Amino acid sequence: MPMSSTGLFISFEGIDGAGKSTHIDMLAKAFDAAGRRVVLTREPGGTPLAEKLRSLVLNDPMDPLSESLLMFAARRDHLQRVIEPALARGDVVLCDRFTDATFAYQGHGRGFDLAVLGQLERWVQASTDGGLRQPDLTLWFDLPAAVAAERLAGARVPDRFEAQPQAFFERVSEGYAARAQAEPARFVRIDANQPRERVAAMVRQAFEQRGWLA
Ligand SMILES: Nc1ncnc2c1ncn2[C@@H]1O[C@H](COP(=O)(O)OP(=O)(O)OP(=O)(O)O)[C@@H](O)[C@H]1O
Ligand SMILES: Cc1cn([C@H]2C[C@H](O)[C@@H](COP(=O)(O)O)O2)c(=O)[nH]c1=O
Repeated sequence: MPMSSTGLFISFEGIDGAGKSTHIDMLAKAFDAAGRRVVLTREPGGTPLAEKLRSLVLNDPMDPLSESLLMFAARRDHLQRVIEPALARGDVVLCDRFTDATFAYQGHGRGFDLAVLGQLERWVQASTDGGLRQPDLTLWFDLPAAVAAERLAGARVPDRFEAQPQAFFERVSEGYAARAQAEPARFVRIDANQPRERVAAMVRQAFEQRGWLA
C-alpha cells in the first residue's frame, strides 16, 4: 500500500540529461488512459513562488547553504499548495525531481552537510500524522555522466548546474546510489543507457509490477 492514503506520489531522478522528461510524458498518458487524474509537476518549481525560486537557484551565484535553503523553501510551498492537495484528491502526482536531488546535488555534488539536509528534510516534509512525506516510488534514471553530457551537448544554454564538470555529475550519481541503497523499497534503478524503447519498457514494468498500471 502506498504511504499516501489515496493518491500516488512518484518522483523521477537522475543527473541532467538522463532522460526523465522523455518518460514522464509517456507515463502521464498511460495513467490518463487508465482513468487516473494526473498532476505533472517539477522541482524546484510547481507553484508561482517555487518557480521564482527556481529561476534564482538555476541562474544566480550563491553558496551551497543558500542553494539548499532555497530548494527546501520551494519544496515546502510545492508540498502545501500542489502535492498534498493532489494526493488528498486521489490524483497521481508525477514529480520531476524531489528531495533525493537535494541530497545528490547539494549534498554529494556540492559537498554540503548531509546531516543538515536531513534536518531540513524532516522539517519540510513532516506530515500531520507525524510521518515524513516521501514519494511512494522513485525512478532513478542512472546514466554515466559522459553519456549524459553527449546527449545534452549543444541542446541549450547551460544553467548553473548543467555547466558543472563531469566530476560533479559523477558525485551526484554517487549521491543517488547512496539514497537508493538506504531506501531500496522506494527506489527503482532504471538503466538509462539503453535505447528509448527499452527504457520505456523498464519504466512501465515498475508500475505494472506494483499493480498501478495494467
Ligand atoms: N534512451 C535515450 N537514448 C538517447 N537519447 C535519449 C534517450 N532518452 C532521452 N534522450 C535524449 O537525451 C536528451 C535529454 O533527455 P531528457 O530531456 O528527457 O532528460 P532529462 O533527464 O529530463 O534532463 P534534465 O533533467 O536536464 O531536464 C534529449 O535530447 C532526449 O531526446
Ligand atoms: C530539485 C533539485 C534540483 N536541483 C537541480 C538539478 C537540475 O540541474 C536543476 C533542475 O533542472 P531540471 O531541468 O528541471 O532537471 O536543479 C538541485 O540541485 N537540487 C534539488 O533539490
